[in-house]
Amino acid sequence: MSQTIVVKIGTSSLTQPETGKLSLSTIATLVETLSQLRQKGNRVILVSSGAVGVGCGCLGLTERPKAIALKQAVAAVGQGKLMRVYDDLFTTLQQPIAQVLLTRSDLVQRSRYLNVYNTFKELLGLGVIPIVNENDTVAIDELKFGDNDTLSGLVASLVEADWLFLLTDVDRLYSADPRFVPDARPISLVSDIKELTRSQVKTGAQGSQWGTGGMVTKISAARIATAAGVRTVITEGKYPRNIEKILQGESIGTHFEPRPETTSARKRWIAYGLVPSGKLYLDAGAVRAISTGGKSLLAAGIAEVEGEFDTQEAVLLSDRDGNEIARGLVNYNSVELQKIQGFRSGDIREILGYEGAETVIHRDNLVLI
Ligand SMILES: Nc1ncnc2c1ncn2[C@@H]1O[C@H](COP(=O)(O)OP(=O)(O)O)[C@@H](O)[C@H]1O
Ligand SMILES: N[C@@H](CCC(=O)OP(=O)(O)O)C(=O)O
Repeated sequence: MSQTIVVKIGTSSLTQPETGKLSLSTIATLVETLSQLRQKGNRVILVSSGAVGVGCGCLGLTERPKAIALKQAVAAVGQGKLMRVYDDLFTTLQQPIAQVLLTRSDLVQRSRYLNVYNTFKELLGLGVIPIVNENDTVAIDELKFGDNDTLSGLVASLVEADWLFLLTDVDRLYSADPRFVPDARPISLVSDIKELTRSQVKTGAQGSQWGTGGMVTKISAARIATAAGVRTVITEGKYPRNIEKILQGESIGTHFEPRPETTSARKRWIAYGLVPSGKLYLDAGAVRAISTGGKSLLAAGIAEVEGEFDTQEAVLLSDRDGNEIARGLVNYNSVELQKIQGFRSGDIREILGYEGAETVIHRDNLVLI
C-alpha cells in the first residue's frame, strides 16, 4: 500500500560530531532508503537540517553562531552546498528532488498555507522528493519555526502524512536526557503525549553540539503530527535503513500513536500554523465549558487578557495557572476584551457602545490542545 512518509534528519545525524564534517555514509544510506521507498510507490518528503552546520564547516567556524545575522549568512553558504550533495546522490539513483524553503509566514496566511499544500501535492504527484528546510537566510525572529522538528510536524500535518520519522543522534526517547542520566528508562510507545507529563519524562531543550531544540521540539512535532493522525517515530539517524524495518512492523525507536479523533485541517491551521499574539486566562467554569462541554468562549469566563492583538487573530487560552488548554481566533481585539472581560454577553453593547459578537471565540474557531 502506498503511503506518505515525512522524514526529518537533524544536524547531529548529518555531521560527524568530532569534526563537524558531513557524515557521507549516513547521507548516502538515507538517499538510498528514500529512493527505494519512492520507487515502491510511496510519497516521500525529506525535511533536512544542516544549512548552518555545513556553512560553518565551509567557513571554518567551530561552533554554531549565536548572532542572527551571522547565522543567516552561514545558512546561505551551507544550504547550497547541502543541496549539491543531495542532488549528486539522488541523481545517481535517478530520483528527482526539489528544494522547498519555508518561513513561518508562509503558513500563517491561509492563502499561502493552501498554496504550499498545492505545491507539495504537485511535487509528490510528479514523483519528486521535496527537500524542505526553514529559509533561515530571510526568516525573522518573530516569524520563525526556529527548529526543523516543528517544521516537519507542520509539514506532516499539512500533507496528512501516514508517518513522520524524526532521525536524531539518540536511538529513542528516554525518561531523561541519556547524556546526563545514564540509567534513564527507554520509552518504546507513547499512546497519549499527556502521559509524558504525568510520568515526569524530562525532555531537555538543550540539543547536542550542532542540534537545535533537543527533545522538547521533537515532542512538540509529535504533538502536531499525531493530532493530524500521523504516526510519529523518533529513531537514530545513523541507521536510515531502520525506516524500512519500522514500516515492516519492527519495534525500533519510540512510536507516538496517532490521535484517534483527528482535528480538521482548518482547525490544525488555527492551532499550529498561526502564531498566537496574546493569551486569555480563563476561570474554572470557562475551562470546563470549552474542554468538556464543546462550548464557545464567552467574555464572562475571561479572568485576564495578556498581549496586544486584533480581531480574528490567534490567541492561547489557559487556565488561571497559565497551563495552555486551547487556541482560537478572537472576535474582539485586546483593547475591547480588557473592557468586557468577566461581563455577560448581554452587557457588551452597553460597555463598548456598539453591538459585537455574542461569543469571544466561536467553537468553530476554537481548538483544544
Ligand atoms: N528525554 C530525552 N530522551 C532522549 N534524548 C534527550 C532527552 N532529553 C534531551 N535529549 C537530548 O536531545 C538530543 C537530540 O536533540 P538535537 O541535538 O536537537 O538533535 P537533532 O540535531 O537531531 O535535532 C540528544 O542528543 C539527547 O541528548
Ligand atoms: N534550519 C537549520 C536547522 C535548525 C534545526 O532544527 O536543527 P536540528 O536540531 O539539527 O534539526 C539548518 O538548516 O541549519
